Amino acid sequence: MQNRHISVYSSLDTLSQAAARYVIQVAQEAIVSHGRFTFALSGGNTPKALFKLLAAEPYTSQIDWNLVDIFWSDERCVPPESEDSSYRLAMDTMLSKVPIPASQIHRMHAEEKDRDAASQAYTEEMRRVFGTSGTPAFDLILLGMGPEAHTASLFPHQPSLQERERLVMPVSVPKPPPARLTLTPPVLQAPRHVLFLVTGQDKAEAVKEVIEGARNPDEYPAQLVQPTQGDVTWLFDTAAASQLTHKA
Ligand SMILES: O=C1O[C@H](COP(=O)(O)O)[C@@H](O)[C@H](O)[C@H]1O
Repeated sequence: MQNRHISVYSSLDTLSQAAARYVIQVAQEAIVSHGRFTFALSGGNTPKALFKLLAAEPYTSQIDWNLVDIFWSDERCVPPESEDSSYRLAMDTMLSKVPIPASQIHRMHAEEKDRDAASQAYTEEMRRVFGTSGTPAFDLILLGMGPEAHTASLFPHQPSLQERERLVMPVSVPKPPPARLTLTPPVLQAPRHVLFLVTGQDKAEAVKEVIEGARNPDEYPAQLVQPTQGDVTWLFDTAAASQLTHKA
């Protein structure tokens, strides 16, 4: 695949530094080209180190945070103060420490009882910010991947993998907490850039299948992320990349 880049790092620290440099490069290019940087964050633990770096020097002052809009690729259906909240993780490690206007932090209100309405509200919020009635094209979507190749909250064999109309939808997944909202395949196929951060031996087999195996997104949902106009950058640590035949 021509628009795919792979790099392998010896530690989470070096991987996160490379990720920080990449985010800054994409942010600066987006701001020069169209005056804003639209950035969808992942949940999970892997991006924590990246978030901390982006909130500190020498990285933080290289981004004009006044021109950044933050969204999420998925969210757990818990209150925003919960330890399981992806919003809270990003707030605690990065967003509360950088000069971004609060109105440009667009969290999923996944704690609402009516999850269809919360999904629709997030769709409308994305469309409002992007000024489109169609599918928003993020400058950058940050994603992780689980040991069974799920990404965002798109898990193997779930109906969400076939979704082509909705941009955000509620799902029930086999990983706690099970109730989530997630961006759907059309949004994950539309960005200018995708950055995957994947670490750990437990993901090595899934990495091998997603990168070098036959196309089977029903089994390996991360394979769905192939932007029609954009590129995908995968940053692995040595353990996650250990089963790859070609490491770049
Ligand atoms: O459930 C989730 O897991 C993935 C991977 O998380 P990690 O802790 O292994 O980095 C994450 O990307 C996704 O947003 C999250 O909801």
